[in-house]
Amino acid sequence: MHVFRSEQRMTQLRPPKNVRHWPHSRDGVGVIPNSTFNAHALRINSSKASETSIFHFFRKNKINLNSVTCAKSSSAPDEPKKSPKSSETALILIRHGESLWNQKNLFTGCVDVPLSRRGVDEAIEAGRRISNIPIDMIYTSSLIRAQMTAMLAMTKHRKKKVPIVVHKEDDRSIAWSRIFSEQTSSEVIPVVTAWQLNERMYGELQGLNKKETAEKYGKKKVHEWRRSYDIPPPNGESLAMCAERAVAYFKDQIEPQLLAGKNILIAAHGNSLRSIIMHLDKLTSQEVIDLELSTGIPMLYIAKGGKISRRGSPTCPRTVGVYAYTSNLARYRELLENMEE
Ligand SMILES: O=C(O)[C@@H](CO)OP(=O)(O)O
Repeated sequence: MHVFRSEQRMTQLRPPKNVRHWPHSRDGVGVIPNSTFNAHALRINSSKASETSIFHFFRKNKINLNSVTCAKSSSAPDEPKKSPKSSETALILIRHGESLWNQKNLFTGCVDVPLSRRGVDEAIEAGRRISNIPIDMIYTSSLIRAQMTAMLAMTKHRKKKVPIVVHKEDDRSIAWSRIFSEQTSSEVIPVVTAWQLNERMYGELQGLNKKETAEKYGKKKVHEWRRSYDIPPPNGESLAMCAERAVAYFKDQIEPQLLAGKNILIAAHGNSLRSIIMHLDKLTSQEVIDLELSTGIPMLYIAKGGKISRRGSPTCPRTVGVYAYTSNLARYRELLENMEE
């Protein structure tokens, strides 16, 4: 069974016929109007303010600061203004690159393990693949493997904006991370970290070897723990429980930004992303069992007219399927190319 292979191999092997392996080979397509990129680039135009920060950006764009890093997923954010210009926006999902425990084939869950060398390379390669897609905001989990992935991926982005982690643990952390240059503020991308996007909590399996666990409890039982929708591992979260916080956060915090015109990158985890994809692709609890995500492969969705549709996975910055069908996206790429000259 595919689920008992090491994850490193899983990314290389073809999935069995019944496995919904996403992303698949289809290239992404989508039309993103050029105006979206400019209108929603992080820019602060206040003529009065001589000091600016990414918090002004949040206020200006009606993003509730309490909601972006708070512990509760249920708090409703301020309603972001709908922009007539933002008829289409991009949503990129990336499962983190291989971690040191993926490499050792250990259940990881909420243990905060960094990327392996291979994971670092995967994150950089993911960044190369999405280097021509606009990104205005980044969401990651609170775990280092997702944050490393987002940051490493952004080193390849051709817009060359600097991703800046939003800190609002208390008033001082807000004040002390202020940026005092309008110009600099316009050249950063806010990175919002949220525990709700963390990997499912794997309970008493955390730190155990996946193969040995399957030998001990039986492949069927362990497959149920790993892939079923509502059977939790011992003292851990089922996918349904993980979805309760991850999808709620997505709906409350991310979707409104996306539909209001922000192009968004989410770097998260196998199961938090499976639950979000289940929501986006309207998969049933039976269908989600077969959904497997590879490490470090970006997946592109396009939000348009209140709907978010899957478009595929860019395989390189010039992926024909992503850019050729979309004159505006091609124009954006051209703009980046001119910028580099
Ligand atoms: O160990 C984990 O945290 C997850 C993802 O790596 O494993 P699984 O493939 O069982 O969801």
